[in-house]
Amino acid sequence: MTSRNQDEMKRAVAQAALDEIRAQLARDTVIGVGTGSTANYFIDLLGDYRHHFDGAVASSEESAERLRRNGIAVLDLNSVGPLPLYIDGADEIDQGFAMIKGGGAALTREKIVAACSERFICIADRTKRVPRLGTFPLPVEVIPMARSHVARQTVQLGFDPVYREGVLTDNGNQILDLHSRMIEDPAAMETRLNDITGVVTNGLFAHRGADILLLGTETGVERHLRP
Ligand SMILES: O=C[C@H](O)[C@H](O)[C@H](O)COP(=O)(O)O
Repeated sequence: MTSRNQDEMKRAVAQAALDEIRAQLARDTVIGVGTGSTANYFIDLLGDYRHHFDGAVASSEESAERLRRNGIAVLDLNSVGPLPLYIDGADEIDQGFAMIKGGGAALTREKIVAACSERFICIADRTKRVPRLGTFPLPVEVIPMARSHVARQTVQLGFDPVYREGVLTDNGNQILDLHSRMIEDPAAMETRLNDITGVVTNGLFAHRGADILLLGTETGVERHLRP
């Protein structure tokens, strides 16, 4: 549940993202678009500019569907080159622009699209900015048969894993949410978790963090560049 204030901040950052990229929307341009309630505001605003650019690569089936409803062509990542821009939300973002993502279970496709993008613009309300990652449970996408094995391994790392029951990712996999541990070194933990056999990927975006943060506050949108 988000408050009315939080929704207003999400809409404001979505508008700020559109203002940020509008000059780059041109024929032959394809952009990457993320997933979640903040990304949804962005997609709906982007619809008015659908004739200005070629289309988008979506990080989830849900976003693909919403893009299409807004008249925006959805393209296969394999049929386009590197993307100039990726616009997406986050569950937490720290001072170095490392993030936790995957609250909506879209982390793997998000990480793939982000990896193919020159610039990652993170759109978030101020509640997402944290001094240290880890209050939000860290999502890990796992191959279903490996779920218990991965859970045991994460306990060794000090986490308290919880199976997100009833959720299947767009890739047909399951999600473990890792509770109860703050992340001191996001890049090291991202690698450590990905090294566990059966992990598809985890929701730490540290190796490829955001480049620009548009942060919604009660008094307006702040624009920050990665330090
Ligand atoms: O899997 C979902 C994504 O990582 C979202 O970008 C993230 O959960 C933030 O979503 P929201 O904008 O709804 O807070």
